Amino acid sequence: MSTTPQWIMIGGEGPESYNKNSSYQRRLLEAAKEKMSEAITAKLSLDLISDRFGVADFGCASGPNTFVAVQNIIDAVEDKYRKETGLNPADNIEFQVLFNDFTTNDFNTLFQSLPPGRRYYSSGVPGSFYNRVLPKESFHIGVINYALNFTSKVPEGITDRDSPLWNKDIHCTGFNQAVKKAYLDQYLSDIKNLLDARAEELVPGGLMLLFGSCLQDGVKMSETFMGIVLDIVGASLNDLAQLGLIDQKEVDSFTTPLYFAEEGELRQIIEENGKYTVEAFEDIIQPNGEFPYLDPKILADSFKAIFGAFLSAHFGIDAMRKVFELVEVKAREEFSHIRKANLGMQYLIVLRKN
Ligand SMILES: C[S@@+](CC[C@H](N)C(=O)[O-])C[C@H]1O[C@@H](n2cnc3c(N)ncnc32)[C@H](O)[C@@H]1O
Ligand SMILES: [Mg+2]
Repeated sequence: MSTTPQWIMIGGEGPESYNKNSSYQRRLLEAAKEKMSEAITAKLSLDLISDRFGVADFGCASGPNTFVAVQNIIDAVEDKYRKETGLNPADNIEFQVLFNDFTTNDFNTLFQSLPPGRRYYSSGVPGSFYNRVLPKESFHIGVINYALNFTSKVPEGITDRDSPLWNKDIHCTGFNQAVKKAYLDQYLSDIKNLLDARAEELVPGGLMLLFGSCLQDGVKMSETFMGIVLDIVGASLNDLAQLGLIDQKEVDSFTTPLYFAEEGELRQIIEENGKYTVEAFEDIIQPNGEFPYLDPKILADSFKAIFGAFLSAHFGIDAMRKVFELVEVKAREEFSHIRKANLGMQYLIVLRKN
């Protein structure tokens, strides 16, 4: 049985890298900064801010967004401390930042590009965030930005042509109920593991800040711009198979471990977990829209930064690059459709460990 390869971003700082093509994910952190600071001020107990304060980013990639995420948190914690004690945080608090991602993530680029002048010590924490990766009660605030859409594996049967669950598409489009249920079940079990593991690792009263996108209730993935682009990636793989450049059988059995939950599903998973109090569940609406620079080339480049390493692992780097050349052409052809598509919901969820 083949296992699902780890889905990492394109490393380095070159033109194809995640580092250079992840402003979409960063914009959510910026747009939600104020709401996040308010939540920290209101929901983090002052008693927890003393001596050593731990911040952990799960699914940090190779930067630079992770630096924005952790700095925003540290700024909010320092502000709260300064206002409520009248003391200078630099005299009393030391920050430790734990950067988590898969072992195959480009941690070298991350550590080489740490911001100069930062007021924190850094450590790398390798391993899947669906398992325990840290000792008990080892940090005070955890953050996850745009990393909750990757399930730990493709559900059983999905890649098997003879199974009733065979998915001819490369992702969960939302149109096949049985396929959707298989993905949802996998997602439920993964997110439960994640919440359970973080509940052990967080200090009591500590916060988890979740940022990302989900679907509005009842909207299907392929009705959103991300889903449409994924459908275009699938069509481009089929074009390459038709040209004989890759094997059609491999395309037919290829599916991504990707699931975008509906808002209601996400709320239910968290509430049923019971280990946290939901302190905020915000729909972050950006003044210039979710994607102000929506353009076929930017779409192709940012999807390549996310999907490129995963596609290369299956089809090789040359085929991967050809796929994204085709994606840009097709995205241009279908641009009016993409523009009018549903944008999904960008969220900030604040959980406090009970
Ligand atoms: C789209 S990137 C987001 C990166 C970063 N948080 C940001 O805001 O730009 C998703 C990251 O999650 C990581 N990831 C996905 N599944 C993971 C898992 N099970 N454990 C640890 N990291 C994971 C990937 O390797 C990737 O670096
Ligand atoms: Mg498939």
